[in-house]
Amino acid sequence: MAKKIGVTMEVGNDGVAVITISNPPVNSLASPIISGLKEKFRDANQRIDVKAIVLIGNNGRFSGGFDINVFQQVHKTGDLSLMPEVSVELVCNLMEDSRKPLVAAVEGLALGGGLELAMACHARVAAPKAQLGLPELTLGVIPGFGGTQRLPRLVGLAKATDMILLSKSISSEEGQKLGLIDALVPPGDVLSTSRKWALDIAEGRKPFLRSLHRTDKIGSLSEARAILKTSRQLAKKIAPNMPQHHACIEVIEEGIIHGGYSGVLKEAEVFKQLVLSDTAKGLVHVFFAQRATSKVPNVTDVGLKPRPIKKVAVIGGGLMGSGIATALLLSNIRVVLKEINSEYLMKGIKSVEANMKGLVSRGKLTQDKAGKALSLFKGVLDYTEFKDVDMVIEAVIENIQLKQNIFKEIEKVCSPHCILASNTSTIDLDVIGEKTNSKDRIVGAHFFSPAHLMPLLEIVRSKNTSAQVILDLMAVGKAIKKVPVVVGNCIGFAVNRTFFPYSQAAHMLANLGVDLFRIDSVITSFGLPLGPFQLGDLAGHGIGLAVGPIYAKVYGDRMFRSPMTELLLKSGRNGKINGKGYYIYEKGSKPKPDPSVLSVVEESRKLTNIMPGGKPISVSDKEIVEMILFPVVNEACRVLDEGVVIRASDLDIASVLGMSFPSYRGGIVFWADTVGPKYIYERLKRLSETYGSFFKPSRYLEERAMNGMLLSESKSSRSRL
Ligand SMILES: CCCCC[C@H](O)CC(=O)SCCNC(=O)CCNC(=O)[C@H](O)C(C)(C)COP(=O)(O)OP(=O)(O)OC[C@H]1O[C@@H](n2cnc3c(N)ncnc32)[C@H](O)[C@@H]1OP(=O)(O)O
Ligand SMILES: NC(=O)c1ccc[n+]([C@@H]2O[C@H](COP(=O)([O-])OP(=O)(O)OC[C@H]3O[C@@H](n4cnc5c(N)ncnc54)[C@H](O)[C@@H]3O)[C@@H](O)[C@H]2O)c1
Repeated sequence: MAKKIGVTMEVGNDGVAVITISNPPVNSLASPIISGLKEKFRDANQRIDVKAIVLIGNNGRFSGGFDINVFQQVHKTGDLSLMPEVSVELVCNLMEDSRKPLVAAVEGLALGGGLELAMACHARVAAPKAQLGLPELTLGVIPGFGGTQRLPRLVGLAKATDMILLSKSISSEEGQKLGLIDALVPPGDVLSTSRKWALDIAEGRKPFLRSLHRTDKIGSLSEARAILKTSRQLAKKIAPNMPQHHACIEVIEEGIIHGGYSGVLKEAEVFKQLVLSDTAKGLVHVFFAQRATSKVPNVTDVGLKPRPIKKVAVIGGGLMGSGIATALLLSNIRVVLKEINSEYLMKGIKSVEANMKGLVSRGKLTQDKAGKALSLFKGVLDYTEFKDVDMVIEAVIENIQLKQNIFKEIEKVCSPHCILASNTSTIDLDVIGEKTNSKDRIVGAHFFSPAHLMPLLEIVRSKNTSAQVILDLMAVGKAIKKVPVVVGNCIGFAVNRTFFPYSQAAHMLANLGVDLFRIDSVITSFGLPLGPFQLGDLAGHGIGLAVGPIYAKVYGDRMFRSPMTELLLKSGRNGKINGKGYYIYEKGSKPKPDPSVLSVVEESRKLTNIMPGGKPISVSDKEIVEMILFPVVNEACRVLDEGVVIRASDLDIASVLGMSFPSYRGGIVFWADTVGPKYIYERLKRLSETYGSFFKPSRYLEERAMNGMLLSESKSSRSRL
């Protein structure tokens, strides 16, 4: 059925015109909505039977803001004229400066341009629990319908900068306390109260307040300057490589110094500059990439419905199992945790409790909710409780035989509908299920550590996994607030496989004589939170050593074998776990580079002997980035070529959420397309001539470079899913 898009106006006998925005599912402000709003406001202002106006969104949602698809169109075409002129004509002239009072009837959500429309009204009546915020900075732009000026005037400068810079939304309850919402009423009363409020303003019983003209919450100039100074420091810390935070502060400051209207004009000018920035392109891509993961061909489009998952058994309460159990419990899913003996079981239970405690102490969870979650938790040493679980997630140590035996056992004790998932990071799912007759319900649930915090869930589908099981796991993933990405079965799946050259390239550079701390610093300046050596410290070098041979077996032709990890472990450095790796880890202080590790690096250099003429190579920072990340792009090409992901954007979002690749660069493939496949191909070709097959360009990259195609173009990609 075609969705009904438009703006309607109904004038009641009370003389109130109700203007309704309809654009499912979130009433985004697409071009027809904006022109519809202009037309209806003009109309309402002209009609003599209209005394006052109420603005409302259809289907219980006020508006999710300006239509983000338009940004994408602007990015594709470079055509800025696709952006409507709104801030002055609609929001100031037709709405705020209207002679007839306007009341926003806010239900569900008012975000971005949605909240900005509401703030241009003369009062706001809201239902409980409505979500209010200006998240534009997460899209690389700033609020563009006057939000930079009106929010500070309604809630105060400090709160407004906090909400805008951190893209933090608030509830209507908090909004009422702050003065953003004038009345909070039960959902069924929002429209009737808004009508009455609008008439009260029209008839002088309530004040006719124009947000942009208010000054009572701004404070003195010196107070405002102090707040903006703190905001600038915050922006520097949270967004060192992005322009929109600083630009937004400048725009807010303009309004403080020269008045709201001047601020609105500057806002419009800066908005236009930012919308074409690379940051906005990357972030808007990530927005849609995340939503695209919900669409899995032959799974989400064949009329299946997810089955309820109420009770889950987790096998193994180590690092991953305890994190997975925590995530499930926090979403009210009952969990039984099975361990091998009571000592390990106690350890697992304590880890789950510690995870909850950590969330409480950081203010992310109330004590009450933590208590409720833990009441759904039970530790066990046998399979008795497994008879009525809807899903098992196995998270025992990475051992093929052990996992095969466990799957054989659980197949017998669980009901036939129960999903049998493994959190393996490297073992082929077909091998895990080899000894069972349940291959259609075996699936990979690959969480990232720490599992209760990291947002990505790779759902690994073997050639036998049923569509129903994939759908069920996607629903569980969403319920526990993860972004589920369905991927194919191969060693390393999508994320770890794409990024296996990351640390190897770093090791090669270090063995070629480049300072390892410089490498980490260059990579963090590029935007990854940790450089490859610090990341290795965090994961623990034992793991690196254990998975090396597994990768070597399948990807050996393109691996750089460095003795450094083994030497590191021999010298008693396992990374953060034992306080010593490339860096020194002391409680309460940041990791410090450990100069004494350089003797290990020297030993490794002697063994590999790859420095040309025995002398360290000289490279620029740009070359370091290329030598480390282009091999990653090369592997991403193979992942695309083999159809391990459904679409290139799935790998983008997986790289952002699983590896913390900077979202403002749009993810690994998007970034590579920005750099240019031809350039990457030529650089890798030259590097492979100098340093060997580790850098050899893949067939996919070569084809794309030769044909002038982007890596993300789907023409010849063959999804195996
Ligand atoms: C001159 C122009 C100036 C413009 C100025 C203005 O200040 C700029 C803006 O307003 S930018 C937009 C600001 N708003 C947002 O950033 C909100 C983005 N959306 C969300 O955060 C969420 O979608 C949600 C909280 C509104 C709803 O979340 P929920 O989980 O319920 O649903 P989904 O996220 O899966 O979204 C459902 C589908 O709706 C699409 N969608 C959501 N918001 C927008 C939007 N603003 N524009 C266009 N489309 C939007 C989303 O893509 C989903 O579509 P599918 O096709 O995947 O179903
Ligand atoms: N560590 C990571 O970063 C990470 C990330 C993703 C996936 N994984 C995968 O998750 C799995 C678990 O890894 P981990 O790091 O949590 O390991 P871990 O060593 O911390 O925990 C494994 C737990 O399994 C328990 N166990 C062993 N045999 C068992 C049995 N028969 N029944 C019940 N419990 C048993 C052990 O007692 C131990 O507590 C592995 O397959 C690993 O590859 C690990």
